[in-house]
Amino acid sequence: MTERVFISPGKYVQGKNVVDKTGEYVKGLGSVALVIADDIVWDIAGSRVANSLEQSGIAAVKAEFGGEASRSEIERLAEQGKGSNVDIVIGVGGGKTLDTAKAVNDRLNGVCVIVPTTASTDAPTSALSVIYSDTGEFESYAFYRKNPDLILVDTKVIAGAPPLFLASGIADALATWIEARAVIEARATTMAGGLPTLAAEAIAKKCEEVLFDYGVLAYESVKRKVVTPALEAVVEANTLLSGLGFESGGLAGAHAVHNGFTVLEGEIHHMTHGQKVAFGTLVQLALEQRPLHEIEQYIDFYLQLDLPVTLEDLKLKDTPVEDLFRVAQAATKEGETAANLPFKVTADDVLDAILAADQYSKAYKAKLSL
Ligand SMILES: NC(=O)c1ccc[n+]([C@@H]2O[C@H](COP(=O)([O-])OP(=O)(O)OC[C@H]3O[C@@H](n4cnc5c(N)ncnc54)[C@H](O)[C@@H]3O)[C@@H](O)[C@H]2O)c1
Ligand SMILES: [Zn+2]
Repeated sequence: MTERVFISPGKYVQGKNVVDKTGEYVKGLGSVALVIADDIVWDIAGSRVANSLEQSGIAAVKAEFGGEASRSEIERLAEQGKGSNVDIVIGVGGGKTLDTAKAVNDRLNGVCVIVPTTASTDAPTSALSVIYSDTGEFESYAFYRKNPDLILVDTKVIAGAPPLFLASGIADALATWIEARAVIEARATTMAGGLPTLAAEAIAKKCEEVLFDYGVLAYESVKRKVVTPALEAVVEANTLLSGLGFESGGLAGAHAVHNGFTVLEGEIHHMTHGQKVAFGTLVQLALEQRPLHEIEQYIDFYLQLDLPVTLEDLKLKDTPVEDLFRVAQAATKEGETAANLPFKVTADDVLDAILAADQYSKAYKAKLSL
């Protein structure tokens, strides 16, 4: 690939109580909307989205999300949408709901509206979904013709979500520059299908800067369920900067290791995307031979956000090394983004880096308790 490619959503709106303005923003884009949300999210924001649409004369068809961004769930919801003649698909919720909504809209060829109710991932802006099996194992990335048309981010709703979600989104966003930097160096192909642009590079760098400046303040804000300027900055970093930065800047080791972890059963299955990405980032830094002070900067930051930095934190303390090797094999299999690192890595290298990242963090924790 020799061309530079940058892609982005149509419009991004962020502020307090914007879910109640959904109708105003969607007006003129279509007449019947499929509103996809799970039970919990319906009560928090889905019903408000539907009410706002109806006030603007747009019919809202409720579609209950089953919990997994899997092919069967996407087909089921697409059938429901077809049956109701929808021309707008609105995903309200966390990353899996949003990924499902994007896939459903791709099949229906309508207007795609994304309403994240957590800042837990950088899924909202991208033109792709991460597809899993019905049992939650990573299957593939699905790419679409276009990014979502409209993204409505309600910071009041996000401030009310459990703090773990925000911390997870910070971890996902902190991987953005680490991975984009590797892709730029390798001149590899990004998720947007070309070489990284200077715009994506600048956005990914800015994302990291905002997180180190305001991440902890935003995390503390959410513990009190308040919207502060620090939280607004970090929600934008987690959602817009990270979304644009990872898609047009590219993924590399951190997300490959995340995907590797999904092959394991047990408690790790209940860890968030961001928690697995946090550890995956430490693994990439270890592979890249980053110096001690740099690695410690990330470990220290994750600790302030209560993110996992050791295998024990990831509930993998007693996992046999053969199982960790399966993780490393999955992270380096054909088509995985570990191939975007500027040097070749084997499953064996990744296994050693997983164990090294665990050990580096243990050593840092021990130093703190001296
Ligand atoms: N497509 C992309 O570009 C992209 C990027 C990053 C991550 N992802 C994907 O995103 C998924 C992870 O998303 P996630 O971490 O948001 O988790 P999730 O979507 O699995 O779960 C979110 C949970 O939070 C609950 N919830 C949502 N809003 C809430 C609120 N305000 N208060 C209380 N509870 C609330 C939901 O009911 C749900 O149980 C993974 O599948 C990952 O692969 C996709
Ligand atoms: Zn991610």
